[in-house]
Amino acid sequence: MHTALTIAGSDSCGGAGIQADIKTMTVNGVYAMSAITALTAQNTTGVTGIMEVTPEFLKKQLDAVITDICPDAVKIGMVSSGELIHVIAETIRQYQLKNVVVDTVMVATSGARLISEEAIGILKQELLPLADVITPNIPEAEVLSGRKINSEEDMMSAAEWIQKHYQCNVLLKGGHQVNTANDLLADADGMHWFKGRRIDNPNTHGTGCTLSSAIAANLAKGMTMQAAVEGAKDYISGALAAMLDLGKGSGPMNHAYVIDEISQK
Ligand SMILES: Nc1ncnc2c1ncn2[C@@H]1O[C@H](COP(=O)(O)OP(=O)(O)OP(=O)(O)O)[C@@H](O)[C@H]1O
Ligand SMILES: Cc1ncc(CO)c(N)n1
Repeated sequence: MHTALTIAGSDSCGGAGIQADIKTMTVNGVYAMSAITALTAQNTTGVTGIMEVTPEFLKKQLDAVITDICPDAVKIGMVSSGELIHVIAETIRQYQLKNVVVDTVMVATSGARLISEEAIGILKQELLPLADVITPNIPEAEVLSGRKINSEEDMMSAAEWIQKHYQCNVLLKGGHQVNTANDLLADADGMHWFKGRRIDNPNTHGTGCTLSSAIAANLAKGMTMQAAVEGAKDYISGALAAMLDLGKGSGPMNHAYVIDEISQK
């Protein structure tokens, strides 16, 4: 069986973070493992607390997992401090981990800040160049590129700039557009659009975590980058279109929709 490791924060309400990652990887047919960077006290309306693990304890989790079951792919999500980012970068190099997907998590859907200002510099310097693909949303791509993004043309020039500057493939997500949900991949072959129908669903908690984990799962199974992104885009569209409505804020998605579809046939 193919395996994937998520290095991310725990979301107590189960819609984002480690919990979303494990659900996504499992439904996409790979064995999921985790190394937790922080606990968050969180629900669909917001984040009420963050408790980081120490760099030493993150390293212990990573060594324990990787020396036993070396993952076919790695997804990195919320990492709030520079020291934790440094441990992850060192570990990727030490074990020569492959199929590394970095979701450049900065702010939760509910508005809470999930990374310190100082850590963004270390993320850019140490982690992005080790990634096979990074998956910024539009506000994150603005921070990484220092450019404003107001159109699909702006998405193309920002993605190209980020790809060249950090030497990694970039999937610039279009979930923050108004009428569309088109994502753009900049890789060695050029630019590729993954067009998505915009689904009228306010419950988007964890969409970014889910998309990046589905890409990691697909890469773990040996798919090419473009096929992995295409499959992940189909997965997120299906999970959003299932219209789960839980909680008082921006609720989570339904990962069991594929299973529901099969059982209804
Ligand atoms: N309303 C929508 N309809 C269809 N697809 C959507 C919608 N909202 C987001 N997506 C898709 O979900 C994926 C995640 O994109 P998004 O830009 O929302 O990421 P994000 O902001 O990092 O997510 P998060 O809410 O977890 O922080 C992308 O493939 C995007 O196109
Ligand atoms: C733990 C965690 N990671 C990532 C996000 C971004 O959606 C979140 N809200 N919580």
